[in-house]
Amino acid sequence: MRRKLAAGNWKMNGTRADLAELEALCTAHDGADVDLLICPPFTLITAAAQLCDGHDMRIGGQDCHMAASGAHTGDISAEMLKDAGASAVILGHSERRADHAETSDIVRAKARAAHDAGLLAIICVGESLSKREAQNTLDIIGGQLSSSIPDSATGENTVVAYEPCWAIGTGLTPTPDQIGDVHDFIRTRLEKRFGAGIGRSVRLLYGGSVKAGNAAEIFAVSNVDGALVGGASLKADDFSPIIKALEAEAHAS
Ligand SMILES: O=C[C@H](O)COP(=O)(O)O
Repeated sequence: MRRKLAAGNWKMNGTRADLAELEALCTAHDGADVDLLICPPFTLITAAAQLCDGHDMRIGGQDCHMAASGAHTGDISAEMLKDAGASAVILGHSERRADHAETSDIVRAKARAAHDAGLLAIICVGESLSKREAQNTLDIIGGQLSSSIPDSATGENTVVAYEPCWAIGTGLTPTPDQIGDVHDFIRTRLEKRFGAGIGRSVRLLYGGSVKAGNAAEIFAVSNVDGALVGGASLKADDFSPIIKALEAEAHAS
């Protein structure tokens, strides 16, 4: 049975004052029923990890370099994330792919670095609106899965997040059937490549305009093991009902 995961991606938001939101989440949720993760900006990782010490709330980064160290001004390695208190890292988010020209090959190298450092790699895949409208969604997702996930992937060190680009921050979401089709496809691809053991143990998250009002419906979809939440993870009052919906689904399934 895969343990469900509620992950928040704060993106380029948050200063030390916002750690009060994290503190509120730690107080409200004990992590008994679902895994909890917040990925704040790099600047808050150490303070966030210290704040969460003694709580079942993990802290993650939003990117890492593929090298362990070296002359890469402005970059952060997986080792550094780990040293700062992170235990996970989001990789290949569509905003990184678009803003920093990250290819799936680069994402795979970063995921390998994350595995080597002992971090959980949350590898993002997702189609653009034009690809969906052209009915190329599964081709795109299949290609991203093949190229972005390293051979070192296991259920313990890898999570795949399906995030349709057109649903991110837009208030638009795919229908439950559309989400189910993609998640079932990802599961089948993982089983084919890694075998049933690993293929069935990798958790699959949905991301894109998840909020309190749609979380329960999304969490009931086949092969959805949780969510990667952006905007609605910034405030405890918004993220908490989403976590509660996932806890309810964990009890029901
Ligand atoms: O990483 C999170 C996703 O990009 C979803 O963001 P959103 O919940 O603001 O749509």
